[in-house]
Amino acid sequence: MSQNQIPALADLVSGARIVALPLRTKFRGLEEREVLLFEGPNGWAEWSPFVEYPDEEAAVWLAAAIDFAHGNLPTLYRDRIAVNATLPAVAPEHIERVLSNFGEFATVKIKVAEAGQNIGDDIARIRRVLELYPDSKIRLDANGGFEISEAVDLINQLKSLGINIEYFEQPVASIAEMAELKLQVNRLGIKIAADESVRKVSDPLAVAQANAADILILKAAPLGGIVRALEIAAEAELPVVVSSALDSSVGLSMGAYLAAAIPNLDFDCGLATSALLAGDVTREPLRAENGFIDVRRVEVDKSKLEIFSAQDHRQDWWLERLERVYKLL
Ligand SMILES: O=C(O)CCC(=O)C1=CC=C[C@@H](O)[C@@H]1C(=O)O
Ligand SMILES: [Mg+2]
Repeated sequence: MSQNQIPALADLVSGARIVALPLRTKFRGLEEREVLLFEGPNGWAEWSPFVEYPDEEAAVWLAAAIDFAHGNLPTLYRDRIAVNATLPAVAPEHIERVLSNFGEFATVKIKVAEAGQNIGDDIARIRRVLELYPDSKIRLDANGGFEISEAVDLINQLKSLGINIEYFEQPVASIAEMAELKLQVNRLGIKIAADESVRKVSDPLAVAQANAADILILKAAPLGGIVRALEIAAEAELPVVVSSALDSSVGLSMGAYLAAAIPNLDFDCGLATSALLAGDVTREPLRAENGFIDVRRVEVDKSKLEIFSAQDHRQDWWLERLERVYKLL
């Protein structure tokens, strides 16, 4: 993005709308998702680095949002994106209710390795999903929460139950552990996908160069925007899955554009997460229908902004964060 495409800070601040969207089910320990929205010549964009993220990381998310609102848009190869349902680490009795919000789907991503739970809890969750949706493809996401031995244990237990998984996302934390685990489990037919090893490291290509992943998870905001994410996909020469950052429909629209701009998209994308929200910022949310979301911009609705408007002290917090982070661009 050229400097003249970056809006003035005063314009960003005066146009910023900050909302706290309630979640239907706790996800990542959150019950509410705070996001800041602003409008540019291309339409609405979302800046929503998680509140604990340091300013340097939040600046990458801001560059992505500004690019989506003000920058050049990529060539698109498709107008709808196949998406997976995303299941938080809930107890088996809640699964039916949570997944019912996703409509039809072919793939479920199941969160595992939640703090305070054990592999037995993960297995019970996975088995319940397959009991309810026997034909669905299953993928797992541990957010780096396992030791290598625990990930191998879970994989072996699933094997002995005859349960196949499409891939295992970020089972372990470091790139070295990912590489070691991948060596051990590829021969069992298990694929490893990298998420945090792409978006939370200084070099998003390091995991691919270390041959530590079969698939890359790409999230537009943490990678600095659609253009950068497309470069990473092209340079890594690995299949990619575009995923959300638990955004409002505005943030999801950036993910949908990124997914639409990837020449070869072989897996369902993690962009159905508006189903995890109990409220959104538009009258026409990007909700999955029959397993797909549309590729389109989202119009923000004034009355929704009012209903979900963040409390005054949270508005101040976000605007101060914006002023600090803008200076890092
Ligand atoms: O990939 C998906 O199915 C949905 C997105 C998703 O899982 C995530 C969104 C936001 C924060 C992350 O903890 C989480 C992830 O780890 O992929
Ligand atoms: Mg993940």
